[in-house]
Amino acid sequence: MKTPLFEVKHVSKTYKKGKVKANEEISFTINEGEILGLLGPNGAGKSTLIKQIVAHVKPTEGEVTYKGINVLKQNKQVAREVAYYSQEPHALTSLKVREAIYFSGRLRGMKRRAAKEETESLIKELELTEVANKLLKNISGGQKRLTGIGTTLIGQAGVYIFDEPTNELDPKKRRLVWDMIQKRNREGATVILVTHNILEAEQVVDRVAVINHGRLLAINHVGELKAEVDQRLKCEIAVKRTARNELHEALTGWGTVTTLSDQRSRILIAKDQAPDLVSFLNNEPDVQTYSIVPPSLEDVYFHIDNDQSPAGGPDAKKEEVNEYAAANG
Ligand SMILES: Nc1ncnc2c1ncn2[C@@H]1O[C@H](COP(=O)(O)OP(=O)(O)OP(=O)(O)O)[C@@H](O)[C@H]1O
Repeated sequence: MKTPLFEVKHVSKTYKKGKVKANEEISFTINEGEILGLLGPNGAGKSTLIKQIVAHVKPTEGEVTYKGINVLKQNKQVAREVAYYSQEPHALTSLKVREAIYFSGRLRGMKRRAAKEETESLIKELELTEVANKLLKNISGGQKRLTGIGTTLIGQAGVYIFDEPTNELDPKKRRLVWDMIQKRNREGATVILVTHNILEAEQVVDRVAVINHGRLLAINHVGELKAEVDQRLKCEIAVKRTARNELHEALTGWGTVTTLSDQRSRILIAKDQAPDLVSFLNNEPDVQTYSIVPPSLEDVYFHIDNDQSPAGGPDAKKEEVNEYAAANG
């Protein structure tokens, strides 16, 4: 059995004197050596949870422990052993790329020579050689992100927490960053990963925690979460824009429909429903194209979120949109 490294115990956080609930009654453990993905939409409460884990934010209720001790009581040890890549803009903008990575290593307790050697090897690995002597404020958004990855990776912390590490990166650089994260994990590091990029995360994470409206909706191994929807198939349907509403309604008879765009909807169906759905779609003149494939982690995510979201799923959202439109002309 794996050792819990962090224990999040009944954690809640409210902002603005209780008016904003960022998270509520969250409990789970993070095991040593795993890659745990935190998934959830914008404003779900992921960053707040991460900040509680690294002792930057004090929970309103509950506690987080690291190696059995409350993180707030050992924030210096947590800062030393847990490397945190935050979404917030870099504080080191008046430093050069090379200096930012080097000094991050020194702050993590590295000797000069070791910090220098690892800085050079990270600059090479992250393909930052050309901008290594430029100030952070004078490089591109993606290059800033890569520098941030370098400042996080230097010094070989035992735990890495990445909040959206691949934002703003091109596909090749995203792959590079995932590879670097997986390499550290193979060498024994524990990784916590906040991301919206579910398709990429699926290749990397061991377990996934799904968060929305500040609550933990599910936590499990990717394979087990997928098994929950494994007996289903995913059907993506493109329809003529004018016919979207009628078709959406007709499809709800088959299962939960997720609207992807004006013309595209997605539905999860039982495997044995497939032949009937195919003949229904073939006879619908407003259907432009459709595809039926096994579900991915992204579908699991939509499934969990639709089923358990306190906002009441797509119908409640539709009503809310209508109310808003009526109120605002
Ligand atoms: N310092 C703050 N003061 C007031 N409200 C806050 C503060 N930080 C976060 N919130 C609110 O708490 C909720 C959760 O925010 P949080 O940043 O944790 O979400 P998130 O899942 O990380 O979102 P995103 O994916 O957009 O980064 C949101 O409603 C947000 O507006």
